[in-house]
Amino acid sequence: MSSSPYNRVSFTGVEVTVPAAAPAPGRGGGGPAGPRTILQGITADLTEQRVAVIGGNGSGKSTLLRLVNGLVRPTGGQVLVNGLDPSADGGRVRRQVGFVFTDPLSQLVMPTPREDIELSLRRVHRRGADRRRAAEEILATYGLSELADNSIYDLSGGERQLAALATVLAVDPRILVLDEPSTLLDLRNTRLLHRVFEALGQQLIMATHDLEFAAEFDRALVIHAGRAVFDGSAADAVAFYRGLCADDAAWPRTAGRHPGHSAPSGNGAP
Ligand SMILES: Nc1ncnc2c1ncn2[C@@H]1O[C@H](COP(=O)(O)OP(=O)(O)OP(=O)(O)O)[C@@H](O)[C@H]1O
Repeated sequence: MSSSPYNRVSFTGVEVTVPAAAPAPGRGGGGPAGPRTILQGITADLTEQRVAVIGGNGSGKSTLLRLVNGLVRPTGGQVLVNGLDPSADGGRVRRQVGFVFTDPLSQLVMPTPREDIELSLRRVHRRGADRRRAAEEILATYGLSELADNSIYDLSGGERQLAALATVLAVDPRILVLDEPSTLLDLRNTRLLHRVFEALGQQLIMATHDLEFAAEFDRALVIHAGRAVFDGSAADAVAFYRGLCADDAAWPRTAGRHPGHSAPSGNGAP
C-alpha cells in the first residue's frame, strides 16, 4: 500500500446536516421537511496516495469530497487538510487541493481549453510566454492540442472532462480530489485517465462508480446512507460494496437515502 507521506486529510466525527428545504413554488402542501443529516460519524485519516470513495447514488460521496476544500462545511466534527481547517483557512487549503467536478461546465470558466489552462497557470508562471509554452505541453499530454481553441460548448462531454482535469493538473496541486472524473469518457480516454493517475505523485481522493478502477487504489471507503460502512483495502471495499448492492434490504425503496436507514456495519469502518 503506497502512502503519501506529505499529505494527510483527516475527518473526525464529521457530520453534515442541511437545513429544511423550502417547498418549490406552488407546492406548499405539507410544509417543508425538517433538517436532513446527509453525512454522519465519518472518521478517517487518509494518508495513502490513492483513496477511492464508492457508494450508491445519493449516499454522500460528493458531500464528503466537498468537505476537503471547504465547499461544504461540517456541522459537527472536524476536517483537517495537512493540519489546516478548510472552513477557517479556505484560501490556503485550496492552494493545496485541486478539485475536479463531475460536471466540467461548473469548472471551465474561459471560452476555450487553452485560455482556461493559461488562466490556471497564472498562479505558477508570471510571464505570458511561459504560460503559453506550459499550456501547449499540457494540451498535448491530454490529447487536446487540436481542440485547444474550440469553444468549450462545442467540445463533447468527454473532451470537456479532460479539459477540466488538465486545467486542475496544470498547477500541480499536492492533493487532487476528483468527483467521478471518468463518467463521460469513452474506453480510450478512460484508459488515458488511468495512465495519467498512475503516473501522478499527488495524493488522489476520488469518488467513482468505476469499481475496477477503484479496486486498484490503495484504500477505499464505502459510503452508504451517509455513513462510512467500510474502510479498508480497495479490493475488499469493492467486494463489500458488491455484496451491499445485492442486498435489497439495505436500500430504501425510493431515491434519496437518509442516514436513518439501517446500513450494514462494515469491517474496519469507525
Ligand atoms: N445542500 C444540500 N441540501 C439538501 N440536500 C443535499 C444537499 N447536498 C446534498 N444533498 C443530498 O444529500 C445526499 C447525498 O448527496 P451527494 O451528492 O453527496 O451524493 P453522491 O453519493 O455523490 O451521489 P451520486 O453518486 O448520485 O453523485 C443526496 O440525497 C442529496 O440530494
